[in-house]
Amino acid sequence: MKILTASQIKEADKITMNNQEISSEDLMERAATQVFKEIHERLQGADIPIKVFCGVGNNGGDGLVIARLLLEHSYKVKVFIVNYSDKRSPDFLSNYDKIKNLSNDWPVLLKGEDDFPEIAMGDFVVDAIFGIGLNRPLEGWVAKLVNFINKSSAFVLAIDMPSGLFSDKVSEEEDAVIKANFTLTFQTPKLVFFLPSTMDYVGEMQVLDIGLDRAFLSEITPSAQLIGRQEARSLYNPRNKNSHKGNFGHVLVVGGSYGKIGSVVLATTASLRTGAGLSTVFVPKCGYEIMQTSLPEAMVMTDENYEMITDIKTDLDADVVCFGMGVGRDKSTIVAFKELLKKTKKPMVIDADGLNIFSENNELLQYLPENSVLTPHPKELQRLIGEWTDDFDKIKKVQDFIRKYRLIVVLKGAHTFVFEQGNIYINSTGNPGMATAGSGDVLSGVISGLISQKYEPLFAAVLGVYLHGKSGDISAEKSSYEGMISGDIAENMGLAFSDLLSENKTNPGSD
Ligand SMILES: NC(=O)C1=CN([C@@H]2O[C@H](COP(=O)(O)OP(=O)(O)OC[C@H]3O[C@@H](n4cnc5c(N)ncnc54)[C@H](OP(=O)(O)O)[C@@H]3O)[C@@H](O)[C@H]2O)[C@@H](O)CC1
Ligand SMILES: Nc1ncnc2c1ncn2[C@@H]1O[C@H](COP(=O)(O)OP(=O)(O)O)[C@@H](O)[C@H]1O
Ligand SMILES: [K+]
Repeated sequence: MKILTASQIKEADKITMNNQEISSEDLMERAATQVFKEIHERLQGADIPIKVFCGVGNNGGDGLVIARLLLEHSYKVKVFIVNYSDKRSPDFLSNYDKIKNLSNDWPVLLKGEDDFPEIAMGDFVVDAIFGIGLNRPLEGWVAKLVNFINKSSAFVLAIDMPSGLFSDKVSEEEDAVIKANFTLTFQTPKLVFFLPSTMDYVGEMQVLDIGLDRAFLSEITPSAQLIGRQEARSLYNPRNKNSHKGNFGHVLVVGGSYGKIGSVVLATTASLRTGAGLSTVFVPKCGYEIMQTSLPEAMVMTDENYEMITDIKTDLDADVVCFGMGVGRDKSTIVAFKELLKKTKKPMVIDADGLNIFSENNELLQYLPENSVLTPHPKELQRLIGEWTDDFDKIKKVQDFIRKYRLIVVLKGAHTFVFEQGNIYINSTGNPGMATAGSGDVLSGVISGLISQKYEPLFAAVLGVYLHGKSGDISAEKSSYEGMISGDIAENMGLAFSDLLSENKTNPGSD
């Protein structure tokens, strides 16, 4: 699903009104009706006090329409107008008139702190103060109102965006952003819903299709894309019946050191569970028996050194080389890595200490084959590209870095971002149970397994991240966040594929 910027959304609005010959008030009615339906479906007429806080722009206009529809269905609604400005949008004004005609209980005008209403624990708050029109931080009593709502124990539903959250930059005043339990957003998710520093304001998120112009939406170049099941499935290559294991490639995993051979077991298991035809590992001598007993399906080659990798002597013509897990940063390992880089011509997958070696030896990056995939977590990324001021600055710095070295970067996190030149793919699967030792090793094995099966490295990264997260979700269902371990993610890869290929699911853009 495409993620659009505020100005792209505004353009889509205009084109839609033109092509469908509807007014902006009609579009507001349509958008807010969708919100009403969602609320009504969940509350089923319940006798809950609903407090709708409306700004005086179009986000506030949406709030007024939602309130009107709720009142028409006999909900207990109280409307508050957050009078942050004397300017009112035309659609706000016409809906203000409509709600005044409907009920004797007129909206309450809030002009300062003294006007704040009581918000009780069981209240249902609708935040329709600001949406994508926010262009400066909240100030004074309006900022205090947001803080006041946040401090209440009420359930908060944000309309389009939590008020105070910018669509294109990070808000500096943490207290002046609504912390929603749920956000119903129009037509497209916003990039800030997925950034580590802003995602917590959004709560659960659902995208409402408000029928913006199809042709415009399909042609426009997005700022990023959310990868849900439908997008992941479109990347899947079905297997030909008439195939043999040679068709699915050969993965070479190079890694491990004394006490850290487990990371290679995890990555290699994951590569085979993802469908690699053959997997060979290259480990220090101490890893020989561990590998042979824990993963008989893999072939094992060893270094001359017992504890660490010092010389990667192999002429194996693998389809992909995965390097780094548990490998350490000894001088002799760095030399061996440099030699491996020089002789490898096909894209590689680099993780963990492989990344740290690059951070300390920048000159080695020039030897990395084009289209290689790096899989840092934020700390590894920071060592690689330096500090950033905020998440938007980080995105810019990653894009500069991949342009320079022609790479793909998989930035791991609660929402993993895959960067290629000019594009960002944001994953929708995964859960906090995956914050467990070794789940990153599994991911590098998954991506390597897909590259060996001739997926383009970019698609291997995007699909691999999706399937890895899905397998994590399946593992959590079976064993809970606390009880799952990273080996489960490798073991359940088959179920993640089955889920991807099953017929009975339709939800696009998210899971
Ligand atoms: N396709 C869609 O998605 C549809 C979208 N619709 C809805 O429209 C919403 C966007 O509405 P909007 O453009 O009127 O902006 P909104 O967020 O209400 O802000 C209002 C004004 O506030 C001002 N202002 C800004 N910051 C401020 C501050 N800190 N403190 C004080 N004032 C501040 C600024 O005006 P300024 O003062 O700069 O002139 C701004 O223009 C969108 O989120 C969605 O809910 C649907 O109705 C139809 C389909
Ligand atoms: N809260 C979370 N939600 C979704 N995925 C997560 C979460 N926490 C961690 N993950 C995923 O788990 C993996 C952790 O990788 P990494 O930090 O390299 O761990 P390790 O070094 O232990 O292998 C990444 O793929 C990351 O996206
Ligand atoms: K809002």
